[in-house]
Amino acid sequence: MTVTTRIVVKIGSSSLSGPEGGLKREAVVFFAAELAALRRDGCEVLLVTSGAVAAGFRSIGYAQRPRLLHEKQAAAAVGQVLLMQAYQEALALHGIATAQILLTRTDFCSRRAMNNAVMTVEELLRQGAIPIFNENDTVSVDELKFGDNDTLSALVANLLKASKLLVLTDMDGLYSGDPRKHPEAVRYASVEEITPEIYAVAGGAGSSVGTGGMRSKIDAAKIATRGGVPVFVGRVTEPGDLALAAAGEGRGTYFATTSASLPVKKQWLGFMSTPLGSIYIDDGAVEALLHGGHSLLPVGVKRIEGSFHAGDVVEVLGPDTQLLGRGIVNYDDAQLQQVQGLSSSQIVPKLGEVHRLEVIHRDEWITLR
Ligand SMILES: Nc1ncnc2c1ncn2[C@@H]1O[C@H](COP(=O)(O)OP(=O)(O)O)[C@@H](O)[C@H]1O
Ligand SMILES: N[C@@H](CCC(=O)OP(=O)(O)O)C(=O)O
Repeated sequence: MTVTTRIVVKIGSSSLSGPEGGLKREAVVFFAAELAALRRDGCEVLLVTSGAVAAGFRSIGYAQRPRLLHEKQAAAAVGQVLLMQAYQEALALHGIATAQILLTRTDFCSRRAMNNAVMTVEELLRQGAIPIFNENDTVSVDELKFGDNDTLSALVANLLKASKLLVLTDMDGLYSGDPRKHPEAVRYASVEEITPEIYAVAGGAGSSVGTGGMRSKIDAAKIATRGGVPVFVGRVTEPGDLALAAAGEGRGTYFATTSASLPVKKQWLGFMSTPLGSIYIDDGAVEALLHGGHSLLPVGVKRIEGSFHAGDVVEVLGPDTQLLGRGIVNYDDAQLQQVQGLSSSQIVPKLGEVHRLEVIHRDEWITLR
């Protein structure tokens, strides 16, 4: 049995538009040809494309890329049509059908909705179409936005069990500093592990049309590599460059997968779910949870924020308010208020029979630090 290579390609606004806005149609034609070449090589191809706001803002009458949310949403509503029209025309030249999938962060909260989306995408791939994803900008509200599409591309790659994620941008990889500000910076050919030092070198967006910069690409690389998908971040400008990038010979930085890839349930918990509350814990609980492989017990809980029920996702923070991870909580917030700081033998006398003593069981926990 031959195993098909499934590749998710992400194209940033900076590769499709300039500071003056509008769509560089020749860029879309070029990328469509590159995607078609990958397909001819026998790969399944999925595309995550940005560029709706950049493509649309001038047509709707803004002189520059808007900053207010409703203006960006209006620009995206116009630009998304232009973007998809350009891809559809360019891919049709290669006999490839184009499918549009617009997602918001809230769509990822429901595992059922996601399973449905996955089945639809699998069917599109079986039928030979290229699914093209973007954030559904016109309905995303500020606090639930991906903003940039780097994270979205990592989630798509994990959900669809891609073989690789290729994140294309205007820079040929991650440098030891933003090359626009530090010309002496040197490029990393590969990154084995995404450490705080790697985050420290990654800066924000480089152009007026890009969002998130290298930092959000590192976030994406972390999500994808933990899910078992290796990542390339780099530049594709010449015919054949995309195939080279897929083959490990591209102009960019390669991020290796971590040794054990996370089960789907933990990927969902860590990167797709929306936490409804925050639990602050003491040093002893941090040690038990992060290093001892134990569950979180009420005795280690110092403070609770938010309104949640048993079964909801919450985030857990240490004494220095640093995010430690996320888990599925076994208590309602009001119950937890009553038992925080109590030892296990004090719980039943206080609350009566409880389903589970742990606040978060270690099987329903993911470390994000
Ligand atoms: N350490 C770094 N190495 C390379 N590029 C960096 C770094 N830090 C910040 N950047 C910036 O990230 C930009 C790419 O991200 P972004 O502007 O969001 O593009 P896109 O629209 O392709 O997602 C580059 O143009 C670059 O200026
Ligand atoms: N969904 C938005 C993405 C915004 C954006 O700039 O993203 P990116 O270029 O990937 O950093 C759009 O299509 O305009």
